[in-house]
Amino acid sequence: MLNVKDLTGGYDEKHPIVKGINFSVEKGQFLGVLGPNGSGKSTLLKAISGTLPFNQGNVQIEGKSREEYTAKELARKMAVLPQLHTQAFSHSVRETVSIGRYPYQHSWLSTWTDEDESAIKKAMESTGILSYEKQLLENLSGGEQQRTYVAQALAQSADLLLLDEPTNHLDIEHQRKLLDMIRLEVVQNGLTVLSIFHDINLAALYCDRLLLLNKGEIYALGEPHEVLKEHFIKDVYHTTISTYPHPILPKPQMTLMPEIKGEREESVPIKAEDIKIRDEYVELHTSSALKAFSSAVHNAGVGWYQYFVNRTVDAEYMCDDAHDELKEYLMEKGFSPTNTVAMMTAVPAKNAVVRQFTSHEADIVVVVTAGVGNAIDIASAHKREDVFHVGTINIWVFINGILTDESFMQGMIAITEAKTKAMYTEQIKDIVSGTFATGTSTDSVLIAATQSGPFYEYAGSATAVGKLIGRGVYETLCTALQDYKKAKEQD
Ligand SMILES: Nc1ncnc2c1ncn2[C@@H]1O[C@H](COP(=O)(O)OP(=O)(O)OP(=O)(O)O)[C@@H](O)[C@H]1O
Repeated sequence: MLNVKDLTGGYDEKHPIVKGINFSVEKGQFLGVLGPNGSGKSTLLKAISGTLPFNQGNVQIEGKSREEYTAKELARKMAVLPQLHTQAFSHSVRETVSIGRYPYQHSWLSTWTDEDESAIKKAMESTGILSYEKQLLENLSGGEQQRTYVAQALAQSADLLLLDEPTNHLDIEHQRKLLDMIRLEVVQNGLTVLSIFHDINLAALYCDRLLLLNKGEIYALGEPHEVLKEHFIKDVYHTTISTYPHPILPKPQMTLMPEIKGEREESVPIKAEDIKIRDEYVELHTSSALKAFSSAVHNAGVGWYQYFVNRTVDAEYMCDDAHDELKEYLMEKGFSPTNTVAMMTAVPAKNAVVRQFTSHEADIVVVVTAGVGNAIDIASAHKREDVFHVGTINIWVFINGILTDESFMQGMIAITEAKTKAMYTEQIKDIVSGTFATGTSTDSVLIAATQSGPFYEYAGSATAVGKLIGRGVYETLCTALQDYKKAKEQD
């Protein structure tokens, strides 16, 4: 659809701003242009659209050089949203959007057709400005003015859209609506879009490919995961970022790594005596947030939290929505639901086993509540269809140190393996299959790190911290299982 070949140009011949630019955008593709301030993004867009002559190169639209189109033909092929600046307006919203239909007029407004009318209506509807179509542009907010100009470009019904920061001034609802709408046009109607973005996350989320400009030259061009690399961003923007996956789409996202020192206080190391055994729950409150990774009932997954709760419920506890019920409970007890990870057990809180393990290279605290009424052999679980009740092994491991994503995962593996070994040592069996149980049907695990102190790149069983996790969980769980068996014998 769009072919840019060896394009070099700028505002005077001697000092080109963009140099040797080569890329193409296929029909039905969305290309995002990224780059720091002054890298030449707007200049490139102006050179492609023809508002700025170029010194060298060629711009082709549908295989034909741009110069071969008449002005009206070109306007039917390509619509442009330039970077907007404050200016005096004297048009209404409707009049401004109607200008987008200019390429379809033979003489201004005398040939206004139903098609023109429906194009401007659709453009105003999809940008959410229809309700103020009669207002003067100068009386609108920056975001409303921006949406009016986007509507004007859309009303042009062109096959190729060139957009210079279309989400400028827009709040997140209107960013999402505008980009959803453009994406839908791309996917369903084969619209081709080239758009400049400052927001790297939005570009990665909505674009098929990204072009990263640096000092007027292409630094990287490819799918978002090929361009959004930490070292590329560091090179071009002189800023350290960390990337992470979008929760539901296969798109990379990034966050800044601030360079200010002292933003986060050094965490106080966690000690066994910090774990408080209350009547109804086991609790840890830390002075600064820990990075936690868990399968808890409340706030499972990865996050930063200061409160950790393992709540004892009745063995017959049944609830339609345990998440909501537990959240209510936490609020009733004065815990902040957004700063607390919580799980449940039928084991009395007083039976929790708390141990601290320290070696010359690592320091951890392990907390276990163990009930094995629901013990199950994972290899035979598919043969069971009975209803499971609360009766769990809940394991917390607090690590005084910094864990990487890999070490969090390896820590989880170490915990699970140590649990299985402890179950075997204590001869816990699956009551249905009669084979050795590997856990219970409702176990929860939490691993949380202070993220200050020693750095653990890995936490598998070959590492000092992994060895301590293995030993700590094994010994603490064996004790908890022995206590459980004694309590059952006394019942
Ligand atoms: N009208 C102009 N006349 C002369 N030089 C200009 C003009 N407009 C921009 N420039 C220069 O061209 C360079 C690239 O500007 P351009 O606007 O293309 O960058 P950009 O990547 O779009 O930046 P931003 O992210 O700040 O919008 C800058 O150094 C700028 O000073």
